[in-house]
Amino acid sequence: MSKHFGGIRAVNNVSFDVKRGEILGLIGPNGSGKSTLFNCILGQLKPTSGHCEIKGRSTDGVRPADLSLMGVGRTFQQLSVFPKMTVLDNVILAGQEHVGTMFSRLFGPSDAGLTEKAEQLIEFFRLTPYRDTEAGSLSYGQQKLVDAAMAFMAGPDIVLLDEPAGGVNLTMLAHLKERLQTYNREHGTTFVVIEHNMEFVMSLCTRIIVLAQGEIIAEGKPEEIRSNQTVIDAYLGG
Ligand SMILES: Nc1ncnc2c1ncn2[C@@H]1O[C@H](COP(=O)(O)OP(=O)(O)OP(=O)(O)O)[C@@H](O)[C@H]1O
Repeated sequence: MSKHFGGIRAVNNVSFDVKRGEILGLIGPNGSGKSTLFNCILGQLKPTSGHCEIKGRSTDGVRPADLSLMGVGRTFQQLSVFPKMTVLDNVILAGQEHVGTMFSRLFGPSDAGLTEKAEQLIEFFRLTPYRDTEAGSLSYGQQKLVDAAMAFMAGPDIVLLDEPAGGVNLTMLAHLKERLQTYNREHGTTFVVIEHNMEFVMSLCTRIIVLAQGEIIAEGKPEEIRSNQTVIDAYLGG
């Protein structure tokens, strides 16, 4: 896949696959093309060439609601919680666009099981004490956990996480990492993670792809990436 903005080759002939159940990290210095690649994968930017397929279906031009129907969840770099709504209502709301048939609305349980599912996720992320608290009054790290719970409401096969560790304190980071790894283990959900925090990404991911100036410069296990001289040079140079 490539995405050029005029003369800027933000993403240039990048090609990779993600295996079911994998936790793949996408790292690279500022401006290396990570966000552009994510936006192309998620159908929000039209690639200059190439495309992304998830389970054999192209994500080109796909709407956010259709993405979740395709089994794709995402978290945002900027928090997407509604601060004045409770944690529970935020998580339920995130699930509402995924339960949509007229039949299920007419004849299913009144909330199509969303409350139960939301409560399970709130429990999973250890947020139960804050269930009825306005999301905006939680710490930033706790709001990141709410954001993650929201991304899991549709029971996705793959979740793209955009800087989940950004601005989160060390204790909360360890908790977030442990919860993501447990979710991955228990549900076999695939993760693709953009992240700046090296320690977090190295200990969370099973494989890492490194971008620099729009191109893949390295790919491998965390320990291989950590000692890769091209990667070290790209970061020092960046
Ligand atoms: N809409 C746009 N128009 C023009 N250039 C763009 C646009 N979006 C991104 N770019 C350029 O493409 C390159 C890659 O940017 P991108 O934001 O994808 O990098 P990144 O790796 O996500 O950076 P960061 O880590 O700082 O978020 C940069 O040179 C950037 O200036």
